[in-house]
Amino acid sequence: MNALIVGVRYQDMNYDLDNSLIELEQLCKACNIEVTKKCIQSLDKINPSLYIGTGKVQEIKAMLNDIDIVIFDEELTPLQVKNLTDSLDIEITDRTDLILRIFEVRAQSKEAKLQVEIAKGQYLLPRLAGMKEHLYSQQGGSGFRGSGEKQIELDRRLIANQVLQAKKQLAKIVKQRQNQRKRRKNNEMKVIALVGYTNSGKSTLMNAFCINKDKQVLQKDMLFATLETATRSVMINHHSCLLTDTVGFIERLPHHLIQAFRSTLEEVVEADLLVHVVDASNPNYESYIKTTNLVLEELGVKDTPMIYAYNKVDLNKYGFIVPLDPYVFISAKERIGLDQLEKTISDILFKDYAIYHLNIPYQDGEIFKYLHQHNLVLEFQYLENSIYLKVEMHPKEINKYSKYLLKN
Ligand SMILES: Nc1nc2c(ncn2[C@@H]2O[C@H](COP(=O)(O)OP(=O)(O)OP(=O)(O)O)[C@@H](O)[C@H]2O)c(=O)[nH]1
Ligand SMILES: [Mg+2]
Repeated sequence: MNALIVGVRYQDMNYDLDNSLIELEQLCKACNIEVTKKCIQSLDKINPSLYIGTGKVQEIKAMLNDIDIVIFDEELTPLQVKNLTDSLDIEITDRTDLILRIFEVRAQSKEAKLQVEIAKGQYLLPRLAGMKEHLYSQQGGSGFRGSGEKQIELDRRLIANQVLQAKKQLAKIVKQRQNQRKRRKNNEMKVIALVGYTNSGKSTLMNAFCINKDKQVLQKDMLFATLETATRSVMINHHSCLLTDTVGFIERLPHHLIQAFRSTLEEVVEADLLVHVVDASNPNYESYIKTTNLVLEELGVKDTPMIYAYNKVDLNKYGFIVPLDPYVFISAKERIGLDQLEKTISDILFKDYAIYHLNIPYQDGEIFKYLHQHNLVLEFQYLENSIYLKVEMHPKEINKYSKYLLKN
C-alpha cells in the first residue's frame, strides 16, 4: 500500500515537523504502508475545514496516481475528513488512526484488546458520518459489511454498543487488578515503574534486571513493542521489589488512547519510584522527555520520585546530553551502569531505612521466617535460646518488633 503523507508547519505548533514526519513514516512502516510521496505546507494556522489550504488540496489531487491512501500528521476533525474525502476521493487518514491500528494488531491480553476497542470506537464514531459509501465498504478491516447510509447508521449503533460493552468488561478487569495491587501493597513491596518514549529501551532494561530468563519480556526495534504492563520481582540492593514495564509514549498520543490505557497505567500512578528511560542516542531526546512528562502529568503523577536513565551509551552518541537530576548513564543492552542505577534507586527508595539488631526467641520463630522471606534480614546467627538478626527496615516498621530490639 502506497501512501502520501501530509504535514503542516504553522505558528504556535508545539512539535518539530521534520522529526514528526520521520516518526510518521515509522508508524506507516509498522502498519505495512510505504510512504512514497510527501507534502509539506506552511500556514499561519490550520484550515478548520480542510486542514490544509484549498490550493494544496488541488496540488495533492494531481499527485494521487499510484497512491492508495493519504495520511495527515495530525488528528483530523470529522469535518476535515469528510471534506478531504469529498475533494480527493481517496482514503484519508491520520496519525491517530495509524497508532490505533498498531495498537489493534499488537494487543494481546484481554485488557489491552478492550482498551483498544474502546479507543478505536470512540475515534471512529464521529467520523463514520463523513465516510463515502464506496470507500467505507473498501475499509473492510473494521469488520463491517455492506454499504449505504443505512448500513453506516446501523454500524454506528453497533459500534456505540460495542464500546459500551467493552467499557463494562474492562471495569471488571480493572477491579481485579486493583485487588491484586492492594494485596501487593500489603506485602509492603516497593514498586518501581519504567516509563519513557517508545523504543527508548524500557523492556530491555526490565530484562537486564530480571534474572529469571523464562520471564523475559519482548524487546524489539519497533514503535510500541510493549502494549501490556508486565511486572516482575527483582532485587534492588538485597530488597525484593516489583519492577513494572509499561507501554511507551509518543508525541501527541491520541487522547482516546490515554483514556483507554489509563487502567494499565494505574501501575505508574501508584508506583513508589519512576525510572524514566531516555534514548541518549536520539538528538530529539529533550522533546521526548517533555512528551513523557506531559503524559505523566495528564495521568495525575505529581510527587513520585523519578530517576532519569540515559540509555544506549554503548552507541557513543550521548555527548550532547545535558542530564536532568537525578540521573544515571546506562546501556541496558550491554549492561553498563546498572549497578549505579540500582544504587540510585536504592538510595531513594530506602533512604529512611536503618539497620537494627534483634534478638528473637525460638518460640517466636515465625517472625524470623517472615522477616527472612521478605528479604529484610542482612545477617543472622543461631544462639542458645534465640536467633540474633541484623535487619534493615523503615523506622515505622521496627516498632512492631520493639520488644526484640537490641541496643545498637
Ligand atoms: N545499542 C543499544 N540498543 C538498545 C539498548 N537498549 C535497548 N536497545 C534497543 O532499542 C530497541 C528498543 O528497545 P525496547 O527495550 O524494546 O524499547 P521499549 O522502550 O520497551 O519500546 P516500546 O515497548 O516500544 O515502548 C531494541 O532494538 C533494543 O535492542 C542499549 O543500551 N544500547
Ligand atoms: Mg517495551
